[in-house]
Amino acid sequence: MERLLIATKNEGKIKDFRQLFSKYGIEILSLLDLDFNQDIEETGTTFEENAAIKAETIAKQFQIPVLADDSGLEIDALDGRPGIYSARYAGEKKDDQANLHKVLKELKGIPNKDRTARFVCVLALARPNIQTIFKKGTCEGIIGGSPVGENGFGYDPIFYPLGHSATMAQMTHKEKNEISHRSNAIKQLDDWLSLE
Ligand SMILES: O=c1[nH]c(=O)c2ncn([C@@H]3O[C@H](COP(=O)(O)OP(=O)(O)OP(=O)(O)O)[C@@H](O)[C@H]3O)c2[nH]1
Ligand SMILES: [Mg+2]
Repeated sequence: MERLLIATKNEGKIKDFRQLFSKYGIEILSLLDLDFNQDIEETGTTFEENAAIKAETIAKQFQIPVLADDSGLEIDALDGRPGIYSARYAGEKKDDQANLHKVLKELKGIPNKDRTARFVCVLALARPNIQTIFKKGTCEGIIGGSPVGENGFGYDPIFYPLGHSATMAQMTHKEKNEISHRSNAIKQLDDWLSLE
């Protein structure tokens, strides 16, 4: 396989996928490269359902294999929120800054030991006339008290991966991609990728 279409418009994810698939020699295309202006509504109640909706809608339309990523941040002290609502936690506008400040406000006064969280990434691989498969990757960490670092996207500036004293936004792209939820999910696609 030389090219793979990812059913996303999120530039942060696209950048992650480009780097993560380069070692397989696979070029990544996204919805930003296609003439696809429709908004796919994420009406599911789980990462799996939403990933399937995105992958299957696009695979059906273009009749090629499509990978979709539904991901988010689960914070234990917030009973798993923002979870599947991570992209739109502070409103439908999808504002990364507003989202992370909402989280920081909700965690105000909560001590470090109770600020445990994890990034979750569920990948759905949809192919025409073949049942969709799912792979899940996680990355455990702690939510900091204020944003630190300029790299990455989303909640990266407030997420300290377990055992690290830097946020994901302070890491280089390569460092993030060695430990991230997204890379852990892709590693499980290894079999399929090497067969193709
Ligand atoms: O700091 C982060 N580093 C990451 O590595 C990461 N991965 C996911 N997230 C958060 O979870 C939402 C996904 O929601 P999501 O899967 O619905 O994607 P999205 O709506 O942004 O794009 P699409 O793929 O649906 O088009 C994103 O917007 C982010 O807020 C991350 N935050
Ligand atoms: Mg989305």
